[in-house]
Order: sequence, then structure tokens, then C-alpha cells
Amino acid sequence: MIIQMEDAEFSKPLHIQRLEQALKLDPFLNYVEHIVNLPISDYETASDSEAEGGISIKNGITRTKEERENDKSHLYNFSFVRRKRQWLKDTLVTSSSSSEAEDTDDGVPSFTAIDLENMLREHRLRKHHQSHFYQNEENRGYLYYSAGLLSRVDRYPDHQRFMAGSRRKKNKERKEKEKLKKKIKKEEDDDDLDPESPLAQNEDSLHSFPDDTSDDLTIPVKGRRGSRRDKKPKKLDAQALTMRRHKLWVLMAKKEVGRCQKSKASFRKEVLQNCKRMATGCMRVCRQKALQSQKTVKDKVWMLKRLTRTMQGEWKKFDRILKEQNRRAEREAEEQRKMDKEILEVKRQQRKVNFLITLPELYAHFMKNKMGSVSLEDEDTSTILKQLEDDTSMPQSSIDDYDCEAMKVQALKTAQEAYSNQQAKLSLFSGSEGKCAPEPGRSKECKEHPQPLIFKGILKSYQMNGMNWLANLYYFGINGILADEMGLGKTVQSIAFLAHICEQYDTWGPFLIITPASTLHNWTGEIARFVPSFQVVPYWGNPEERKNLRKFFDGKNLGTREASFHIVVTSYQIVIQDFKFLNRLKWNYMVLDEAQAIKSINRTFKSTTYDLKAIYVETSKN
Ligand SMILES: Nc1ncnc2c1ncn2[C@@H]1O[C@H](COP(=O)(O)OP(=O)(O)OP(=O)(O)O)[C@@H](O)[C@H]1O
Repeated sequence: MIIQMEDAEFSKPLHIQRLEQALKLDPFLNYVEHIVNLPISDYETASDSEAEGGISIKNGITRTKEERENDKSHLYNFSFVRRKRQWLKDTLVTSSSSSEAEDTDDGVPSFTAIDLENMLREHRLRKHHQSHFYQNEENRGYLYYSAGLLSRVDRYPDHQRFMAGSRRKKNKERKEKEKLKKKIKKEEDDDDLDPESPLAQNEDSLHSFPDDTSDDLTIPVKGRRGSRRDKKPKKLDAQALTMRRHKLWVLMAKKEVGRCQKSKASFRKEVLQNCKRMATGCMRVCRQKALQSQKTVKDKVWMLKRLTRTMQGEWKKFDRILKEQNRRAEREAEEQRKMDKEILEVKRQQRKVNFLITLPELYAHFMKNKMGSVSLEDEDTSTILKQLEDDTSMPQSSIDDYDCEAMKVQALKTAQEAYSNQQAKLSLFSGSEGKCAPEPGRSKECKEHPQPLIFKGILKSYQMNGMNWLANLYYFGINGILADEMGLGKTVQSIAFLAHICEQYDTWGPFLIITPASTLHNWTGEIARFVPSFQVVPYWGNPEERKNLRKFFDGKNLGTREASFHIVVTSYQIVIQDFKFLNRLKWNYMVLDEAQAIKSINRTFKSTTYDLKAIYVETSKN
């Protein structure tokens, strides 16, 4: 068969080749060819191992033919085997089967002519059924399934569906098939009535198909069996058969090419659709990833912006705190500087006060000891000057340029100059008037003076002290400031002191009392009340009135009890206006009430009062 196929112009179909390769039929076919080529006499000699009478000895056990057939029949179920398949039972059960032929002693299987005949018949039947099977359009599609023939699983359902058509079509075909089956069955039943029919039909069917092993090929004739009997199959030679096969192939190709093209186009379309679907899916995934990436980037950008904003806010906060701290530090430093300045100013004021306090003490010390020239080595002087020493441990001492030694020298010098000037003034004053100035050297001690007799009233003890303090100052030629609480009697003390001068030194003025305009009447009233002996000129009013009053200034016996006036009471404004008239007189003593007003009015007024020729006392509120 293989040799004949090789000689043919066309090769075997591809699925057959693949099937043969898969099954590896070559060794088997070679073997079959070898057996077929053997002469029949060899089979006869090969079956000599079977004893006569159907008794065989196998593995030392003697068995008859019936026993062997019984044993084999137990292996199969022949209850459903029909009569026309009786040959199959005979083949399987009879001892002359190929199975026994294989059990020869030398291991080489032996075949009888019956076996070969059966095999040939079986082969023809297979061919017949194959051709019958592939006549169906649907079954022909399975020609392409080389593996599908061996598998019950259809791996290409789409192709099958395409080849087989829609379900409706399939149902229709199935119904037709069933109809055909019924028809065949009916015919078979009819044939069963004919005693010769089963085997004869088989034989006919076998002979009706072309035999590949022989050169004389026949073509099966379709149609009813009756007609088949009439018409014998027409025998064709190899060339005609090849031509026929060629025609068949061309026909198949024509049919199949279109179908395959359609299938291919459909498959291609499906592939394209799948590809498109896949591409759409990929695009969607890519877009999702891109969107996700964009979202991530946006989120990160937003986070970075927020972080930057937060950082900027923190930096601004930090700058604000830093500025606040610097401002606070500057403010504290400024406050500290101010405090230092204030402390320094207080210290300067304190030093000034100390200096001012030291001056009269030094002055008094000079007056007391009648010293013309003193030095720092003097014990009392150095004790007084110790007040000018300062505490150098203070923190402000570094920025303070205070030099206590220089201040001591300055105080000493100032006191000496004041003493000299005062001495010169006293000498000048005593030289012109002769009796109003205290005589130096009368007494070195401060005295307690009694209340003047011309004072009509009773001085209180502290008023007595004040009057005595003023009297002692007057005695030493020193001016003073009487300062005390309101209403304690500074006016009264001043009037008593003036009375004391009159009594003690017999000097009745002239005294000049300068007061604010509001207290002019108070002064004249107090003088008239407590010392009625005093003649007072109330020097205020319009210029004409003042002119008339000035007539008293030219009176004789000024400074005596008999003088036309002892005291002139006037205001600061009038002193400024009538300075030239008032300065013509040499005032024995001058009292400035509310003397702080001098500083607040102007410097001219102050200089005016200082320029008045008088020893004066300033009364002031504390
Ligand atoms: N010893 C005294 N005897 C009687 N009256 C007195 C005595 N001392 C003070 N006075 C009276 O007390 C009042 C206040 O006295 P005075 O005006 O002298 O005080 P002052 O300290 O000068 O007051 P200011 O500070 O207002 O000038 C006056 O009316 C005065 O007459």
C-alpha cells in the first residue's frame, strides 16, 4: 500500500501524514507487508506447534480447542452482537485467530489465510465507512483535525461552527440524517428477510470500494442496492483514477479555497477585532496609568506648593519673631539707657545738691574761722568736702565723667570767692551805712535770739527756730531760703526776723518785700497785724499812684525808726517796670515771697532782683 502511494503522483493528505507520524505506523505496515509477502506454506509449518485434534500444549498445560474457545468467549459479551456480526465472534473466539498465531514459541506472530482475509475485509469495511462518513459535509470538516480524531475535545469550536453551519442548519441536517438512517435501517430489515443478503451485502460492499492494494481500482456506485447489483463497478486504470483524483482535488480546492478564504478572512477579522480590543484595553490601561501619573504629579505639585507656602509662612513667622525679639532687645536697651541716664541725672542732681550744700557749709566754716585761705588738708574742710565723694561701684560710673577731686577744688574755690566777695560787699556796705551790717568777729557762735518785742504775737517754737536761723545767717552775711509747708507761718517768721533786725541792730530798714500781686494785701495786712511799728509803703497801682508813692523814697532818716517808711511792699512786675527807681535805694534786706516765680517769669527779672542792692531772703513753698 505504501509503495503504491509512493508511486502515485499525489502525496497523501497532510492530516494522514501527520496521523501516521503520530501513530508511527511504519513498523507495523512493514511487518504486515513482510507477512503478506511470505508464502502460505510457511504459515502451515508455523502452525505445527498445534497438536493434532486441536490439542495444544502451552506452558506445560494441555488444552483442547473447545476449552480455549470457552475461555475466550468469557472475555467478551456477545449478547448484543447481531447475526451479521457473527464473523467478529468467530474471529475473536476461534483458535485460528491471529492472537494464537502470535503465541508461537519463537515469538514471531503467524497469520493464516483466514486472518489475512479478515484483515483485508476489515480494512475494506473501514475504508467504506470512512468514505461514507466523509460524504457528510459536516464530518468532512474533521479532515483538518488530525489531533481531533484522537481527542474527544474539540479545540476549534469556531471553525467547526463555521463548517457545520448554524444550529438550525445542524438540526435540519441531523433530522435528514436520522431520516436517512431510518431509511437504511428499513432497507436493512428488508434485506434481513433475504437469507443471502447479510454476508453477500458485506461482500458486495467490500468489493464495491476501490482496493488500494490492487491496480484494478473500482469506483463505488451510489444508489440503491438493487441497482448496484445490476451495475457492476466500473474498473478504472491508475491514470484515470489519478485524473479523477486530480479532478476531485481541483473541485475540493475550488470549494475549499473560497471557504478557507472566508474562514481566513473571518479569522483575520476576528484577530483584528481581538487586536483592536486588545489595543483598546491597552490604551485604556495606558490612559489610566497616564491619568494616575498625572494625578500623582498634580498631587505632588500641590503638596510641594502647600509645603512651600507653609515654609514661607514659617519663615515669615520666624522673621517676625526675630524682629520682635530685636525690637524688644532694642527697647530694653533703650529703657536701660534711659534708666542709666535717669540714675545718672539723679546722681548729678544729688551731686549738685551736695555741692550746693557743701558751699554754705564751707562758707559758714570760713566765716566761722575767719579763714582767708584754706586747704584740703584741713580736717573740718575735708570732712565737709567728703560729701562730694561718690560711690564708684555703680554700673553707671563707666559712662560718668564725674571727678570728685576736681569738684572738691571747685567747691573750695567757689566758697573762697563767695567769702571774699561777701567780705568785700560787707566792708563796702558797712563803710557807707555804718550800722546795718553785722560786725565780723562779734561772736563765732550761733545764738538763740528771743522773740522781738515789737512783734505783737507769740511765735511758735519752730517759728522761733526759723527766725533764729535767718538771724544767724544775717549775722554771718549769708542769704537763705526759708522753705516749709503751706500755712506754717513763713510770712510771720519773715516779719519777726525783720523786727529782730530792727531791735538787735537798730536798723529799721529800708526793707523791700517783693511778692506775687495776689499776696500784696496779705503782706501789708500781716505786717500791720504783727508789727504795727513798721511804716509800710504799698507800692503798687498805676504809674501815677506809684509816682506819688515814690515821694516817700526821698525821705530823710532812712533806716531809723523815725523814717517816713521802713518797708516797701511791691510785686515782681512793678520791680521790673520801676527798677531804676527802686535801685536808687540801698535796701538793708530784701524778702522774695514765692521766689520760684522768678525762674518761671524770665531771666531778666531774675537778674533784676539779684542786681538789687540788698541782702535778701527768699521765701518759698516747699
Ligand atoms: N504765731 C502765730 N500766731 C498767730 N497767728 C499765726 C501765727 N503763725 C501763723 N499765724 C496765722 O496763720 C496763717 C498763715 O500764716 P502765714 O501766711 O504766715 O503762713 P505761710 O507759711 O506764709 O503761708 P503761705 O505758704 O501760703 O505763704 C496767717 O493767717 C497767720 O496770721
